[in-house]
Amino acid sequence: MQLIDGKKTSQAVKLEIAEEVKQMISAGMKQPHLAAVLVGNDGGSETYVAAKIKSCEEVGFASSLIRFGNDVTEEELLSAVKKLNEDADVDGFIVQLPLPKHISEEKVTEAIDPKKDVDGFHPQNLGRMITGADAFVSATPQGIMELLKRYNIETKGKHAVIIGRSNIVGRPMSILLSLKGHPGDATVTVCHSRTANLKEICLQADILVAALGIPEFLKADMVKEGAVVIDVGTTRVPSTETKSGWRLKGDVDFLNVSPKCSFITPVPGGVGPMTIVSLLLNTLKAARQK
Ligand SMILES: Nc1nc(=O)c2c([nH]1)NC[C@@H]1CN(c3ccc(C(=O)N[C@@H](CCC(=O)O)C(=O)O)cc3)C=[N+]21
Repeated sequence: MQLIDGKKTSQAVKLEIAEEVKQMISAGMKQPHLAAVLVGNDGGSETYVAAKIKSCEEVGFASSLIRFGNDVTEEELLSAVKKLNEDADVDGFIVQLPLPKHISEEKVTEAIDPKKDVDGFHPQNLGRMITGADAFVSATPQGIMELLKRYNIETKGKHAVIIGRSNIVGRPMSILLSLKGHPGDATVTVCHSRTANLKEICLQADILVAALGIPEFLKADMVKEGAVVIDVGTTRVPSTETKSGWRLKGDVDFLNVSPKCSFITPVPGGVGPMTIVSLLLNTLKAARQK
């Protein structure tokens, strides 16, 4: 069993980005600038956005954080998006999800200028990605593809099974793995909460991506010997062993599944750090295209 070290890989990619930023600046370009919009004070969202800002500093990006209370109106949020669309200094921005119930995530996402949509959530970017055209690819699936590439994991002709069909992870992941090229050229099955015979399908997988958000859902008896397992879950569960009172749990029963795998990503330290790096890569791309 080989561990796919997302933390280490993300640090390597950050060094590469920092080098590119240096070159851009010596060529007379400005620092790439990523902005984040954060609504409310959900603990998880706070942590992720803080990590994104810190990563910007590490690679030499400018960053800004726009905060709103939970009581922000949809109108106010849409006008903040409009302002960021028009701000020539901002190369890319994200609106951290989830948003409070009274705000339509769909409306907000569609209001983002696709050229600044470094999350790759806008339907225009999703649509372009599906056809294999140049697009901003959602950060998590892009991060997973980068891990598969850097660990030389063969996907061509393999059966990839994705558990989860969200617009931001499961569905784009299924498309990327089925596209031509490396890593791609896989035969893909998408499973979800209405799938019959889930265990039997999972047992056929050479590559298994667990992206459903249920801690330790994927058990050892669902995994074929030698499979590659990618764990996208990051659920906070209460814990008496940490100072914070919680810890992160993936969607994979790591202890029992990992001995069967050829490769596996841990949580934390697997897919999560690569998500952030993809966001930086997308911002770099946005800055270049301007
Ligand atoms: N507009 C938007 N874009 C997102 O990209 C987005 C979002 N909304 N909402 C929430 C999810 C979740 N997400 C993560 C990012 C990094 C880690 C990450 O770095 N995790 C570390 C651990 C961090 C910790 O200790 O809390 C790890 O897995 O090693 C996890 C999860 C981005 N998301």
